[in-house]
Amino acid sequence: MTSTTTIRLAVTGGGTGGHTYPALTTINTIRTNLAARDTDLDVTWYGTPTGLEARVAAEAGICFRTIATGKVRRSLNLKALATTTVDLAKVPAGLGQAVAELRRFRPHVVMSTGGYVAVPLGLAARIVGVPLVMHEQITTLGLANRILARGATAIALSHATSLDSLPPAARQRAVVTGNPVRPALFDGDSAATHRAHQLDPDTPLVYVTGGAQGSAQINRLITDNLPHLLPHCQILHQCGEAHYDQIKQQTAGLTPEHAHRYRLVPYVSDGLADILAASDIVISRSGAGTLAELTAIGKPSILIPLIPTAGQEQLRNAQTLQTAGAALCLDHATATPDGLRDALLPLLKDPARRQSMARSARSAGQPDAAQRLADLVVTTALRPTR
Ligand SMILES: CC(=O)N[C@H]1[C@@H](OP(=O)(O)OP(=O)(O)OC[C@H]2O[C@@H](n3ccc(=O)[nH]c3=O)[C@H](O)[C@@H]2O)O[C@H](CO)[C@@H](O)[C@@H]1O
Repeated sequence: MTSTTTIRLAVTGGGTGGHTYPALTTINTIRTNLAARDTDLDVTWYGTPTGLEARVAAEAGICFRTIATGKVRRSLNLKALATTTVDLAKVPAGLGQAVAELRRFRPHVVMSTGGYVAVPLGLAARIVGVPLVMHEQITTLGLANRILARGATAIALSHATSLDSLPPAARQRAVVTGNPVRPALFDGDSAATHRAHQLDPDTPLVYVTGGAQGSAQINRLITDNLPHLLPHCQILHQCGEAHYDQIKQQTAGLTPEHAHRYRLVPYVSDGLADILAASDIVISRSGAGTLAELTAIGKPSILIPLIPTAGQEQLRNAQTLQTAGAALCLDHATATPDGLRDALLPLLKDPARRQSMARSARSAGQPDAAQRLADLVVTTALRPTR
């Protein structure tokens, strides 16, 4: 294929934000790059109707098709075994559907960013003979990507350390690209946040986020601590859609001075860049997506890992950034209201330390990851078929 004027790209991946936003960013980057070369991009995103990807693709105007798929579970207790049977029963149906979809769409390349929906599409790519580029966000390969790695044409990794978790034969097909971060996040306008949320530009702002779904643990640590924290800072708290009504009720009794400094939102979509620009410190889970963002733009953070995650991944992510001087990590022992105060209050009083953490965060970031992954996908699409 040499004189292509349209590249057809099938994308699969989703479930959580960590799998969804890298896919969206890479699609947008490829589209921009190709437009400069007078080449069109025809994209279809395959996901689940209930995953975040359905909403994100619709908002971005990307053609979206659903695939029947079951959750691939690794734990084996009696209850999980029952679920495994039910869930895996959906895989052949999803695979048949994925093969039919790829035969109809005839993509030049399939890009997978992981999540269980990626399994049938990635396997179908191999059956139909379409090159597959899979991207892994975390340091150890997730289960979906471990299944796909054998047949993938190229394996894009966020971290060089992940090379060790690949079988030797697969390492030759691996490229370290980093984890794509939405370009908009680099252009935040802090004044826009102060205006939108009626915040004071002269009082430090702490942005609290529990990830796309919110975190009950982080919500509790914040709400239990508000009277101790709000005398020192303003707090913008993203609590998750499912928790919003309860937290709103719990914080309704704040004194007027404290209420003036506290803002609660269920989920942040368009305003994230502006919020990050306005924030002096971010308190967050340590999912790979959020950390790629905080390091790419250079934000000091206090990280409260979700424990357990597979292989204690979030704990290791947070500890790595703590060692690099970019973040403080609250683990099982220190993720308490006291522990949070001990970490946050000194930082609020020490702008020089925050600046040093911001510099360390930036040196750990990979701001060109989207370009690298976009180039890999397009090169793979244009490679002549044997
Ligand atoms: C429970 C679970 O399985 N977590 C995993 C999941 O994280 P999960 O996807 O939950 O979290 P990530 O940190 O990876 O990504 C969250 C994404 O959602 C965005 N966001 C969040 C809140 C909000 O209001 N608005 C918004 O846009 C963040 O900016 C980020 O881009 O995948 C990650 C890797 O892909 C892993 O590291 C995590 O261990």
